[in-house]
Amino acid sequence: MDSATYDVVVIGAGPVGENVADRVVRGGLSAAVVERELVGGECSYWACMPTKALLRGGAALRAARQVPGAREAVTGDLDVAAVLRRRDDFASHWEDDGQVSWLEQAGIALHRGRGRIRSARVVEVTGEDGAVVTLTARHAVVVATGSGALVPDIAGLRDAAPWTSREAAAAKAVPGRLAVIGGGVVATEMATAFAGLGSSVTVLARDGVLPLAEPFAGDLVVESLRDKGVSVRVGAEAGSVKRADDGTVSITLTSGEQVEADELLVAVGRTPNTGDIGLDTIGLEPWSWLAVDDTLRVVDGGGDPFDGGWLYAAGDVNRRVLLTHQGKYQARAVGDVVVARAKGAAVEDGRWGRHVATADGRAVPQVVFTDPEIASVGLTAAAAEAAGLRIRVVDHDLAALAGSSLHADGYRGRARMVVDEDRAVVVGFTLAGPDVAELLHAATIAIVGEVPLDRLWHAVPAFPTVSEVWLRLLEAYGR
Ligand SMILES: Cc1cc2nc3c(=O)[nH]c(=O)nc-3n(C[C@H](O)[C@H](O)[C@H](O)COP(=O)(O)OP(=O)(O)OC[C@H]3O[C@@H](n4cnc5c(N)ncnc54)[C@H](O)[C@@H]3O)c2cc1C
Ligand SMILES: NC(=O)c1ccc[n+]([C@@H]2O[C@H](COP(=O)([O-])OP(=O)(O)OC[C@H]3O[C@@H](n4cnc5c(N)ncnc54)[C@H](O)[C@@H]3O)[C@@H](O)[C@H]2O)c1
Repeated sequence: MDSATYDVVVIGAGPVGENVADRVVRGGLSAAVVERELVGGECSYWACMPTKALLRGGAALRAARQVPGAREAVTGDLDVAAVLRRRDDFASHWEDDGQVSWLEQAGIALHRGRGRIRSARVVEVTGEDGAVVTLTARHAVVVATGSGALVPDIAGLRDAAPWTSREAAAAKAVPGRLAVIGGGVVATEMATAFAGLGSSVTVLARDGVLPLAEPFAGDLVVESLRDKGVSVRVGAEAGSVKRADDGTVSITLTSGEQVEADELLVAVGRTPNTGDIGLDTIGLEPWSWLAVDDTLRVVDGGGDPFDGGWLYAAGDVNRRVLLTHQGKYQARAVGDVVVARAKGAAVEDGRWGRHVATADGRAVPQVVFTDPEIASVGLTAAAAEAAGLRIRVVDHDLAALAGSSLHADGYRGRARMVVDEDRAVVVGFTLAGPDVAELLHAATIAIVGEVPLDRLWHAVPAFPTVSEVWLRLLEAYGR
C-alpha cells in the first residue's frame, strides 16, 4: 500500500476543493486533492456551465426578437444541434485534462479515487483498480465533496429512471414531452431551456415557483413560462410514477390526475455527498450535512471545533449556500485560515474578517437564468421581517426607464430594494428582467459595504442604462 503526507488533504476537486488547495499552496503549504470523478466537479460538467450554455441561445434569440431591426434579421428558430454542440464545448466534452493541467501548474497534487477518512488527519484513497493510497495531513483535512440530486420517495419514481439535473444538463437529445417535479431553480431554468429547445414542458410545482424569492419574481417567471406554452401546475404533487415499455412516463398526481411525458426531471433539492467518506469512523453521521463555524471548521454538537479542529468542510457539503461563487468564497477563507493556523499567525475571525465567510449570512448573490432573469442579493422582504428587522420596501417598474425601453421593446421587469430603517442601509435587492444579471454586483457592493442611503445618492447611474433604477428607488425612498 502506497502512502504520502501533505500539509492539507482536500477530498473533492470541484470548484471549492480546487480553490481551497490553491489558497493553501499560495500560502506556502503543500496540498493534495482527491477526486473520484472529474476534476472541476458538478459545476463544470453537469451544473452551472452546461445548463447556462443550454439557456444562452434562447436568451440571445429572445433579445434579438425584442429589437426592431434585429428582429427582422431573425429568420428561424434555435438550431438545437448547434446549441447542444456549444453546451458540449462548455462541458469540456466531459474531459478534465484542462483542469488537471491547472492543478499541475498550481503545484497541487491529484490523487484519483474515492476518498474516505480513516482516522484523524488520515484519508484513504481507493482508485478504480482497487489500489489504496493512504494520505496523511499534517494540518487539516477539508471535505469539499459537494452534493448530489435528491430523489424523493415517490412510489415508482426510481424504477422509472428519472432525469436528475445531470441528465438534463448533459442531454443528447431534446425530449418531445418533459415533465418536471419541483419549482425551484433547477426546475425553472430547465423548463425555460427545454421549452426553448422545443419540448412540451409540464412543471409540477408543489410548493410554488421560486418560493424563496420575492413573490413578483416567481409570478413573472410563471407568466413567461406559460407564454412559452409550458404548463405550470402550482400545487400539483406527484403521488406515483410509472414508465411503460414504450418509454412513456406516467405521473399520477395526488389529485388523481395523470400527466404523461417522455422524460421526467426530478429537481427537488440536493443531498450531501457524505454517505461514504468515512464519517462513521470518526464518530460523525454519514449522509449528514457538515455543520461548520464561520471559519468553516467542522463543529461538534456543542458548536466547538470537532476533535481539536483538524477537519473543515466547504462548499455545498456544509449547506450554508449551495452556489459555486459562494463555495469558492468559503474556499478562500478556509485555505487562508488553515495556513494561518498552521503558521501560528493571527486568525482574523471577526465579522468581515479575512478568515471568515461573513457574506454567507448577509449578502449572497444569485442569478436564476430564466426568462426574465432573476438576480437577487441579501434578504427578501419576508426574510428581513422574519429576522426581526424594521424595514421599508421600495419597488420600481423596470420598464419605466429610458435604458430598459432602449434595451428591448416590451421590456418587462421589476426591482425591489429592502432597506433596514434602523441603519438606513440596503439589506436586500432583487431585479427581475431581461439581462439584469450584470446589474447585480452594484447591489452586492452596497449591501456588503453597508453604504448609507444618503451616500448612495452620490453614486450616479449612467444615462440611459437600466441601472438608473437605483436613482428611481432612492427618489421613491426620499431624502
Ligand atoms: C443544475 C444545476 C445548475 C447550477 N447552476 C449554478 C449556477 O449557475 N451558479 C452557481 O453559482 N451555482 C450553480 N449550481 C450549484 C453549483 O453547481 C454547486 O454549488 C457547486 O458545484 C458546489 O461546488 P462543490 O465544489 O462544493 O461541489 P461539487 O461541484 O459537487 O464537487 C464535489 C466534487 O467532489 C467529488 N467527490 C465527492 N465525494 C468524493 C469522494 N468520496 N472522494 C473523492 N471525490 C469525491 C465529486 O466527484 C465532485 O467532483 C448549480 C447546481 C445545479 C445542480
Ligand atoms: N442559477 C443558479 O444559481 C442555480 C441554478 C440551478 C441550481 N442552483 C443551486 O442548486 C441547488 C438545487 O436546486 P434545486 O432546484 O434542485 O433545489 P431548490 O431548493 O432550489 O428547489 C427545490 C424545490 O422543490 C420543492 N420540493 C421539494 N420536495 C418536493 C417534492 N417532493 N415534490 C415537489 N416539489 C418539491 C421545494 O419546495 C423547492 O421549491 C439550489 O439550492 C441552487 O443553489 C443554482
